[in-house]
Amino acid sequence: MTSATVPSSSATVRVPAKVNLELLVGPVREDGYHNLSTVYHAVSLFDEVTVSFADEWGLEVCGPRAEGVPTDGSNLAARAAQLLARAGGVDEPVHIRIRKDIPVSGGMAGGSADAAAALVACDHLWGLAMTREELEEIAADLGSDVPFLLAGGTAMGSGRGEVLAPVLARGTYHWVFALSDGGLSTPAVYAECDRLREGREVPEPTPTPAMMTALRSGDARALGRALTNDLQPASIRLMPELGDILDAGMEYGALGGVVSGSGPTVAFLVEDTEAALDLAVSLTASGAVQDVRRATGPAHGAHLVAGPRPS
Ligand SMILES: C[C@@](CO)(OP(=O)(O)O)[C@H](O)COP(=O)(O)OP(=O)(O)OC[C@H]1O[C@@H](n2ccc(N)nc2=O)[C@H](O)[C@@H]1O
Ligand SMILES: Nc1ncnc2c1ncn2[C@@H]1O[C@H](COP(=O)(O)OP(=O)(O)O)[C@@H](O)[C@H]1O
Repeated sequence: MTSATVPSSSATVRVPAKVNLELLVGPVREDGYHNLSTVYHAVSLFDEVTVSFADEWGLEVCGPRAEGVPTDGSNLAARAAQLLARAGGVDEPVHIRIRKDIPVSGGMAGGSADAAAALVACDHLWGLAMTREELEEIAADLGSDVPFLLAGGTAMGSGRGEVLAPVLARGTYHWVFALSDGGLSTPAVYAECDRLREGREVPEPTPTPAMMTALRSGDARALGRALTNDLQPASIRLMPELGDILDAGMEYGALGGVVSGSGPTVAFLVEDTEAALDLAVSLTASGAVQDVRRATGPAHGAHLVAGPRPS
C-alpha cells in the first residue's frame, strides 16, 4: 500500500517542559559552556506551536504564560524555523503561533521546547521529512536543551547537554512545581555557580549510582532522595526565598525537592495524584509560593497533534 501526505495549510505540535533529575556541572570550558552530566525528564506541562503558510514571516504568542515572551526574530521558535528553512532550502514563509503554558525563564526549558516544536511542525508543513539525526543537529545549534525536547521521556545528557543517551527508567512520577513571579537568567546562574566554586577543584561530572539505581527500580522514594542540582546553591544565592520554598515542600511531605535547572521553579516529587493535590494546597495556603502546577512524567517529546497526515 502506498502512503501519501494530505496537503494541509498548518501543522500543530505539542511539546513538554523538562526538569533535571540530576544536574552535575563540570568546570567552565574554553568556549564558556560547562560539561554536564544530567538526567532530563519531560513532564506534562505543554506548549503548543502551530505553523501556517503565510505571505510573510510572522509570530504571535498567546495562552496563560505569554507575558514576557519575545515576539520578534529572537524568539527561539522563529530562529528554529529560519534555521530549518536554510538547511532544507525552503523559501516558504510561515506564521508561527505559540500557545504558552510553560513558565518563562523558569528553568523548565520553555523556549527550547518551542524551538523543538517549531522544528517538528515546519518539517511536516514543508514536507522535508528530515531524519531524527538531522533535526537533532539543528536543535543543538539552537540551544543545549533543545535536542532533549525533541526526544522527551527520560534521558541522559552530556557534553553541554546536547549529547543524549538512553537511560533505563521505570515508572510514572508525580510532580508539584512551585513557580515564582520573576525568572532567573541561565547564564547568570552558571556564572554565580562558578563564583561560588572559585578556588575549588571541580571534577568532570559523571552520573551517580544512586540516581541510576533509583530510575532502574522505579522507586519514587529512592528517586526523591537522589534528586541533585549543582546549580541549586547559585539559584538560591540569587533568589534566597527558594531555600524557604524547598524547606516548606519537604515539611509538607514531599519525597524530594530540587530547583529545576537554573530555576527559579522548584520541583517536588510526591507519591501519587492525591499527595500532589495535598502538597499543592499546602504550598498555596502557606503563602510561600505564588503559583503551583501539578504534572506527571515522563511525557512524550515534541509531537504532531494536527496537520498533514499520511493517507
Ligand atoms: C540550565 C539548563 C539545565 O538543563 O536548563 P535551563 O535551566 O536553562 O532550562 C541548561 O543547561 C541550559 O540550557 P539552554 O537554556 O539550552 O542553554 P544555552 O542556550 O545552550 O546556553 C545559554 C548559556 O548558558 C550557559 N551554559 C549553558 C549550558 C551549559 N552546559 N553550560 C553553560 O555554561 C552559557 O553561559 C550559555 O551562554
Ligand atoms: N519561545 C520562547 N519562550 C520563552 N522564552 C523565550 C522564547 N524564545 C526566546 N525566549 C527567551 O529565552 C529566555 C529563557 O526562556 P526559557 O526557555 O523559558 O527559560 P529557561 O532557560 O529558564 O528554561 C527568556 O527570557 C526569553 O527572553
